[in-house]
Amino acid sequence: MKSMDGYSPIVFNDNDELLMLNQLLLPKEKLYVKARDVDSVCKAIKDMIVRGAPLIGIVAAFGVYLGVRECASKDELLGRFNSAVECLSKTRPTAVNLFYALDRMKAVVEDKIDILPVYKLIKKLRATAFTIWEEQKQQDEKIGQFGANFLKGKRRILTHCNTGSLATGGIGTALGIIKTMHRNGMLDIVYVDETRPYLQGARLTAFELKEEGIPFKIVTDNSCGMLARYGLVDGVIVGADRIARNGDTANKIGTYCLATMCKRHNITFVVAAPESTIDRNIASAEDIPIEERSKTEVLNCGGVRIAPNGSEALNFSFDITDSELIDAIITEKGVYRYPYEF
Ligand SMILES: CSC[C@H]1O[C@H](OP(=O)(O)O)[C@H](O)[C@@H]1O
Repeated sequence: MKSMDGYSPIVFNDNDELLMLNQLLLPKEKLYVKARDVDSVCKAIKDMIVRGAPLIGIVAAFGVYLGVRECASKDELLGRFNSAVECLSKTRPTAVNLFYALDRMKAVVEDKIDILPVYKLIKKLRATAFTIWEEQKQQDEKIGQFGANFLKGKRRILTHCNTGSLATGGIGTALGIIKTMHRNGMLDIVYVDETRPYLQGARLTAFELKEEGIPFKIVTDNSCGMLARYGLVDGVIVGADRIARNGDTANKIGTYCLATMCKRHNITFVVAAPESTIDRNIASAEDIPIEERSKTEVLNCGGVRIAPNGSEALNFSFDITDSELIDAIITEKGVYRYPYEF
């Protein structure tokens, strides 16, 4: 289905269809994948047709609704609800926003199952998915404002992966700060590292920056040292998939390298994320599950095989940045500074 709305990563229409912009195809093609059941949503998250911690949560919430929307009894609804949550919770382990959104949907059922008739409970679940999405849009705007104020004067920014509209359904988190800085005339250039193997940077962030008219240059993932040595970067902003109570942060693979480079060169390193990315149930990095994905993603590039037949690969999708390497964590509530105690 051709794109219908700029580059909104999802559309949920009046036919109860979830349309997901297929991020595997961007920027070459802007095509929407239609989902009318929870299994299709699970597959879309697992295959990374949609990705980005907050967006995964929003899509999962709509997936839960699609799983129960035709139920006729409370027993049937509870069975399908639990099955939908089980399937969705197994799609990707690191982004805590997925589990935050599922917990929001569980709370609706726990609170209302004995109060509302089935049809009203189903409508409430649908409304809750939209509410989670709307809240994220507002959180992104606040993160953008807090982040732009914090980074005032730092006009040359490096960012990693994609943390924009394609990752959150709003203006984005780290990329939302960059968009806000640009709109306020606070930015000269953005360096975008390609972010192998999925190429969220070279494909998705570059796509969004081009759409916004923000000047950028794509660099290889291993260029960050030279950018620092030559004094080309004033600050680095990244997103997060899960933040522990002490501020240890799981984010796209490569983030830890950037943070260590920033510490060595005294470059400001900032994490941007909504409060829903903070997992107050875990104390530190040791408790964060790190997703390993198929070796094929590493053995290929842009869908083309680059490694010899028979090659093996190790594909950590995320890494951990120690809290002492993070100068600030910016959420919709404001700016947290090290040492962190969430
Ligand atoms: C605001 S998105 C946060 C986070 O999600 C991305 O991971 P993926 O593309 O694998 O879903 C990346 O780690 C972003 O920083």
